[in-house]
Amino acid sequence: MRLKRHVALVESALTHVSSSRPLLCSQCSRRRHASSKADPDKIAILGGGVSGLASAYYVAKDFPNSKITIFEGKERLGGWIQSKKFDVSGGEVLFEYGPRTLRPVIGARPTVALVQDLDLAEEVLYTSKDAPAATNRYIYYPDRINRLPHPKDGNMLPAVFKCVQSGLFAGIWGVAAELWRPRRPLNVTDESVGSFISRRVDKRIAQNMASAVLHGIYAGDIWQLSAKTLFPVPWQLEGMYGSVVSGYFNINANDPRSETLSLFHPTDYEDARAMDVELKVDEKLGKDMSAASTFSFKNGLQTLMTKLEGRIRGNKQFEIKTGTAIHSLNKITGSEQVEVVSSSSKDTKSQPLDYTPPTTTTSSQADDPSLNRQPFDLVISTLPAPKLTPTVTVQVVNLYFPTPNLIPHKGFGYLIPESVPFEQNPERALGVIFDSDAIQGQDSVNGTKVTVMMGGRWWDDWVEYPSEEEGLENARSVLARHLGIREEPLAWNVSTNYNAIPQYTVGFEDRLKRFAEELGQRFHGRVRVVGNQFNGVGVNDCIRGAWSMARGLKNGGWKGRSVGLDRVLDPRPWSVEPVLRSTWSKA
Ligand SMILES: C=Cc1c2[nH]c(c1C)Cc1[nH]c(c(CCC(=O)O)c1C)Cc1[nH]c(c(C)c1CCC(=O)O)Cc1[nH]c(c(C)c1C=C)C2
Repeated sequence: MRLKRHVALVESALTHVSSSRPLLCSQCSRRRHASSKADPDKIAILGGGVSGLASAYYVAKDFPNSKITIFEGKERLGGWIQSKKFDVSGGEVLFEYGPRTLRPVIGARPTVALVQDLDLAEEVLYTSKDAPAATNRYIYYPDRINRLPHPKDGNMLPAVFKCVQSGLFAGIWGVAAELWRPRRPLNVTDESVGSFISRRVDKRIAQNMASAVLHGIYAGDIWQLSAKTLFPVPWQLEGMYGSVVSGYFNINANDPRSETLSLFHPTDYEDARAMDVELKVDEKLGKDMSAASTFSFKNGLQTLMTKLEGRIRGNKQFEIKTGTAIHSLNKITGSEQVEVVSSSSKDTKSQPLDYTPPTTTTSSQADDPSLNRQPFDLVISTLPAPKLTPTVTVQVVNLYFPTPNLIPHKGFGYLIPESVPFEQNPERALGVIFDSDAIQGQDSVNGTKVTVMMGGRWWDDWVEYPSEEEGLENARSVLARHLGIREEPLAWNVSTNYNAIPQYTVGFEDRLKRFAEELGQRFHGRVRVVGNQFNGVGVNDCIRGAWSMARGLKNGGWKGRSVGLDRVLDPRPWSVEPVLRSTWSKA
C-alpha cells in the first residue's frame, strides 16, 4: 500500500509537471516562453567553469532575449577541466590536468544530451564495460597492489580470497553482524563516514576500503566526510529499519513485483524520471553509451568546454568578463534586482563568495573606485560559499614514459587508503591512474602514460604545498616504490589544483538548508546557485545541476523563490521506489 502511494505520488507530480509545460528534448528546439517579454533583461553568471558554462548554455536557450554576462576570475574559461597535448619523439601525448573520464550513468543524461546538442558524438572515445579499465581497480595495501573482485569475474572467490589474505578485507564479516548492531540513537543527525562504517561494520573496513574509495572521489578524510550526505541510502535504511542489511531485504521482500527497489529522496527520484523522459539521444549515441563504462573525447575532456565556449562566444547575447573577481552581491533597495560588485583580478585560485554577510555594503567598499557595480535581474552563481564546506587542494602529476607496458597491472589504476603505513606512502599520494589503459585513442605514441594524484586531505593543515619540482620528484618516487618504474619520463606536467574539491563534512545538509533559507530570504530567488559545492563533485553532477537549475527557472518562472536548492528544502520523507531501468534513446 505504502509503495503504491509513493509511486502514485511521484507519478502525479510528474503528470502535473509535464501537463503544465511542453517536454524538453535535446533534439527539438527548446520551448520558448509564451511571451518574450517574460525574459529577464540582464542575467549574471558567476564563474566560467563547467557549471557556469553549462548554465549559460541552458539559460541562453530558454531566455533568448536576455543579455547574459559571464564573470570569471581567471583569464581562461573551463575551470579544472584542462587537456594539453605534449610533443614527444614520434608524436604527441595528451595530458588531463583535472577530470578525465565520465561515467554514462543516469545522472550523466544532461551531459550526454549536451554532447549531442554540441555535435560532439563523433569526438567521443568509449571504454567498454569489458575492458580491463572497467573491471580492474586496485587498492594498495599494506605494501602491494590488490585487485578488487568484480562481478564480471564470473567467480569472484579467488580475488576475494586474495584480498582477505592481504588483510585488505579484514573485518568484512562485520557485514553479516550488521543485522544485530544497535540502531543509532535518535538524536544523532549526522556522523562521519568513518564512524558510521566502524559502528555498523568494522573500523578496518572504514580505514582500508572506504578511505581508499573516498580518496579516489573526494581526496577526502573518512573521519570528516558526512555519512548522511555521501552514503544517504545506507544512512536512511538504518534510520528507518534499524539495520542497513535488513532494511534492504525488507524493502525488496515486500515487493509484489519483480523489480529491484531502493530508497529515494523524492526530489532525486523526480529528477531521475524527468531526465529519463526528457533527455533522449540518437539511437547510435545511446547504444554506444549503454555499452560503455566510461567515456571521454579524442582531444580530452576540454573538447566539451571548448565547444561550449565557442557556442557562447558566437552568440551576441553574451558578454564574457575574464580576469574579474566578484566581491559581493547586494540586494538593491526598492527593487528586486541584485547588484554584482566586481573588480579586475590577477588571482589564479578560485574565489569564494560570502553570499549572506551580516551587513551588505561596507562604506570603504561603497566609494572604492576600483570596484565595478552592475545591476542584474537574475544571478546564477557557481562560486563556493566559504562557510558551507572546506575544500582540499590536489596535486596532479602526469607522466609519459617511452617504453610501453611499464605497469605490471592492467586496469584503471589504484588507490591508497589511510591505513597504508607512512613508510609506504611518505609522498602522501592518494592514487595512481593508468592512463594508457583508462582511455585509449588520445595519443599518437604507445609508451606508458600515468597520473599520480597527491595531497587532498593529507595537506589539510599545510601552509605551503610542494613545488612543481618536488611534485615531480614525489610522483616518481611513488611510481618507483609501488610499480618499479624508474625510467626518465619523456614528458610530464605538474598542476596544483587549489581548493579543487569541496568536502561535504559532517553537518553539511543542515548547513546547506540554512544557507538555502538565508539566500532565499535575502534575494527572493534572484540569486540561484549551481556547482560542485551544491550538486556533487563530478563533472556530470555539475552539468546536471545546471540543467536542473535551468529547468527550475523555466518551470517555476525566473521570478520564483527557488534558489536552486529545492532538494534540501523538500520536507517529504524518503520513499521506496523501483530502481529506474532507463533507456538512452528514443527508439
Ligand atoms: C586518486 C585520486 C582521485 C582519482 N579521481 C579523483 C581523485 C581525487 C576525482 C574523482 N573521481 C571520481 C569522481 C566523481 C565524479 C565523476 O566524475 O565520476 C571524482 C571527483 C569518480 C570515481 N573514481 C573512483 C571511484 C570509485 C569513483 C566513483 C564512481 C565510479 O565508480 O567511477 C576510483 C578512482 N579514482 C582515482 C583512481 C586511481 C581510482 C580507482 C582505482 C583517481
